Amino acid sequence: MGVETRSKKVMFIVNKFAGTGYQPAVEGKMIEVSERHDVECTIEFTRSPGHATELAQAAVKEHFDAVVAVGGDGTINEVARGLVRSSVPMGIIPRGSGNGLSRHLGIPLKLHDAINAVFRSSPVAVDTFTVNDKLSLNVSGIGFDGHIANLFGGKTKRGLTGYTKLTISEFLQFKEFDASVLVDGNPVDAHAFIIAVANSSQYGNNARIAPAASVCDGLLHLNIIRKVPMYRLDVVYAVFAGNIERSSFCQIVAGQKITIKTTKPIAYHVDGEPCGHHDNFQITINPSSLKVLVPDQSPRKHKI
Ligand SMILES: Nc1ncnc2c1ncn2[C@@H]1O[C@H](COP(=O)(O)OP(=O)(O)OP(=O)(O)O)[C@@H](O)[C@H]1O
Repeated sequence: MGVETRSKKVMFIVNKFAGTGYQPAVEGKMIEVSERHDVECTIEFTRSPGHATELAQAAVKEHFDAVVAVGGDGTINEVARGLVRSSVPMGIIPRGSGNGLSRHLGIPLKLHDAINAVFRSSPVAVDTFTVNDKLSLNVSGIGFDGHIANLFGGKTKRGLTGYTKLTISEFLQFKEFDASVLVDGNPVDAHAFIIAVANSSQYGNNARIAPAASVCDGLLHLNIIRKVPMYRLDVVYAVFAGNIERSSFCQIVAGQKITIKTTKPIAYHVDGEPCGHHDNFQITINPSSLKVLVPDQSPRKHKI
């Protein structure tokens, strides 16, 4: 199954600016592996933010059999915007700094393995969701994570070290905020530091904000997180250990339609991309709205 037997024409959409730097070897490997599988390969490089969506839309019109996003969660999001509700599946070659969705799906992080995996994969219909009409696939958030995304968006230094330094210096200053939350019509009062809306289980780098989340369950997992004192390293450990739901600092509620109103505009992000500030968030799941190529050998195949 997968591209190997059912697809003949594949477009690779490459964001050279994703992650910690572009490796020219990517191009040659994509051509080599495509040829080996007798697949016609088209490689497009994104020229600006948003361009990946245009390229993916063109690929749908031109009847490509699959479109492969080569980049981080931002690039994947842009490609998905062009493919959502179409029959064309999206493959992923993770080249970002966090690679949240790729890790959740069990897509190999090593370049060569990831390219090979595209050709040994099967399309799976996954859920997507919208935050005020912006498409999200992975995790979006309001509050401190949105604040960091807004700050980090303008920086050139990428990677975990960059995030960590900035996060620590801003952490002390950022204050909790009040929000009125409705989950499928049920009110939840929130005094929060972060309100994360998760489709997959993790932001990236195995930071699991909603360990039980599945991209195929037709549900969003809302995690309302209080400000954790700096000395509570056990809570940070719980995020990476995958058991944050046991912490008294967070409350996880699952639902399909979420409304969040805040008393003042709060920073937010969609799949890690900064979106400025807002005080009213309408969040809705779109079940099974995107086909994604999941490797047949994914270690997470039964947990996606
Ligand atoms: N040619 C380009 N010039 C500048 N920015 C671009 C270009 N092509 C794409 N982009 C932008 O690059 C941004 C970052 O991409 P992406 O999220 O894939 O990488 P990342 O942020 O390094 O990875 P991660 O999300 O895993 O941290 C996206 O917002 C995208 O719009």
